[in-house]
Amino acid sequence: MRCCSPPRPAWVPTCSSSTRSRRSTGPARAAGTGAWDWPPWRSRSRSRQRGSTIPAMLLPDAVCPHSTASPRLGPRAAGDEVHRRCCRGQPRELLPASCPGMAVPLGEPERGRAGRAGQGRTERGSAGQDGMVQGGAGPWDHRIIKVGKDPQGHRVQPAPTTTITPNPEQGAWLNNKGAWLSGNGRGLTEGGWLIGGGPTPRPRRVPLTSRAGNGGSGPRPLHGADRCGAQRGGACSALLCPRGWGGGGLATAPRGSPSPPPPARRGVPPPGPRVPRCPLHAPCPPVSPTSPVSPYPPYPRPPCPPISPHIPPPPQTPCPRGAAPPHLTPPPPPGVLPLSQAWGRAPRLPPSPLPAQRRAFSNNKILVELDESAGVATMKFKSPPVNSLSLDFLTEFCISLEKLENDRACRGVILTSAVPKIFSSGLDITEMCGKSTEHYAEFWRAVQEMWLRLYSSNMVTVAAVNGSSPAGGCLIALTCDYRIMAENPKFSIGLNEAQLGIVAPFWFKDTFVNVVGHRVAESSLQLGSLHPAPEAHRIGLVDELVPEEKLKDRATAVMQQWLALPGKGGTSWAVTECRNGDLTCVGGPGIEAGSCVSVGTGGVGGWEVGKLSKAVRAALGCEGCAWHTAGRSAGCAGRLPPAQLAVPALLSRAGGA
Ligand SMILES: CC/C=C\C/C=C\CCCC/C=C/C(=O)SCCNC(=O)CCNC(=O)[C@H](O)C(C)(C)COP(=O)(O)OP(=O)(O)OC[C@H]1O[C@@H](n2cnc3c(N)ncnc32)[C@H](O)[C@@H]1OP(=O)(O)O
Repeated sequence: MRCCSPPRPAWVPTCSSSTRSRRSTGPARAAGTGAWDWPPWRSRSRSRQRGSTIPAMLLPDAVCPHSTASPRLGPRAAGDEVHRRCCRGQPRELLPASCPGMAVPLGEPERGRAGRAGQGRTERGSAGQDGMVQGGAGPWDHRIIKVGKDPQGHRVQPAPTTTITPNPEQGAWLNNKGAWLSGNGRGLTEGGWLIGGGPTPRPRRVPLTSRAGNGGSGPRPLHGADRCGAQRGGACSALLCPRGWGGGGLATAPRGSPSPPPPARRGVPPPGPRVPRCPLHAPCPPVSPTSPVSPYPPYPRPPCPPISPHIPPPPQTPCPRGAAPPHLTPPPPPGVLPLSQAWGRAPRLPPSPLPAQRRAFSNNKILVELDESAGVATMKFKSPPVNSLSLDFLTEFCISLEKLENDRACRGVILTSAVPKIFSSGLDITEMCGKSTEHYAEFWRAVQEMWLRLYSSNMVTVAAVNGSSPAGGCLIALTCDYRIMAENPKFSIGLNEAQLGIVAPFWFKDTFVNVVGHRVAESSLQLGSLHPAPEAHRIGLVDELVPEEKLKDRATAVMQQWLALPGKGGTSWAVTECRNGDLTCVGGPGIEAGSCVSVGTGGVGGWEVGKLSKAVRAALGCEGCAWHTAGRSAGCAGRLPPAQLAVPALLSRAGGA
């Protein structure tokens, strides 16, 4: 393999020989130039296409923006540094020889990866959307080229190659990351995800040290430095490093997972019983204030999130959130098992019988309050004087966002400011001068990551713009699903880079164009206009204006409206039947049986409705087929039963779109 992934957007597919998603309208290699645009761009219309396209960023090493072969990051050192990090998550066998990450000794167990998985971020691939299961070099060498969300709403990390070792005695299978897999008659599932099947030509031995990963199907994972990717040679990202999480104990094992327990091995204590790990029960890992090998400059890691005092602490007790109240489990269509029964899983997000729960966690620059009963978090920027987007801010932003993303109780986020009159002043200009090349690379990586994570978030995002919001601040608002601004004409918003004598990066521009349209964006960018609130509303830069004192309430109301929709933030689900290769929606709350809702391939785990709609419809030559399952919803219990799993048929007919 001669490719590597870009840094950190967890869902960006990694190494593969396949090509970019055909729906990706963004930067491909510029014709004739051989240069790659970066970061990947997914076009998004305002009709909730957000997150609907995952570009297959399958960059050959030669054109990886982080490889030394790439001119895009400038000096070799910076390219090396980022390339090394970005390749960290890759199986070594996929790393190009030129990747500096290869400098890490090969003999070392991949504890960092298992650690991440054990922290609630599994390395499972999912057979959704443009990701798919591919046979590898041998029938058991499967590449899972897809990342996204598992049905519990956890981000799924790229797992380009899974090598599976059969263990007939256990009736189970072990992959190269120590995850236990179970057969389902149609192939294997890894923690329930279909990953393929076939005989075994090249079984691999797996160090038991890595077994803790994969959703908790092994021994209880270690916390802290033992599990930090940094241990593997310094290639640790705060966003993936458990320590970077503070609340790294937020591991969540799939409830009722069919995976068998791994066998004991000499010298290795047998794993304990599978204990569902409630996020609220999981102890916080030790948090080191700094990491000597972290790629991030030393700064205080965010503290562990407070554990709600009303939840009894013993980790072995059944999680009060584990059982679904009946009213949230929609009745299945005739002859169809509820997903939770079919897969032995509890539906997601049963509300607690306890009174409305609010949780808050805070770091230096962002305050996050989560209203569990509403499933809505508010992220308040609190970095005076102007909420400038420094590296620290951006890092904390991404950490907070991902924490929420992985929190099953959270389905939407409202972004606003705790600093009077300022939403955000944009990128911190002091980060962009007088620093080292490495710092610039790190800073821009963080800027891009902030944008990518927000843009690709599976949560509904609403910007409550309660102050001025130039440049990067405007980008944050643009990246949300919906923008509400305080109607104070003294507050302005826009991409004013031209006024600073600099040029907004193309992905700022594209985000802007998506919202306001081409011509408005063109003139606004050329002039570097900062639009006062009324004007911003007029040109469509913000969706609505409200008096500042009503901003919060309005944002909450809008959020509720969005969350009531099926799909991404909604609570509906539908079940698919595969009839003659076509997909038929057999119903679900808010979705009429037989109706043509949309066509997609995210059925295993419920990515966004409508994903790949066009491509798949075209491939099927069928407008009448309808399909979808749930998003991050209360009713989203997991995967469709294999008998109804239409994804393989869909993928094959769609030509792997
Ligand atoms: C320089 C770039 C070089 C190379 C890169 C090339 C190309 C890449 C382009 C990347 C795209 C850029 C995106 C951006 O976001 S650039 C940042 C654009 N931001 C602005 O232009 C905002 C400027 N600030 C303001 O307009 C006002 O400060 C604001 C936000 C309306 C608030 O006004 P006010 O309340 O009156 O507060 P002050 O102006 O007095 O500012 C208080 C304090 O904050 C400092 N400050 C303001 N903005 C920033 C910032 N973006 N970064 C860092 N610091 C900022 C300001 O200097 C004051 O500091 P002081 O110490 O004087 O108190």
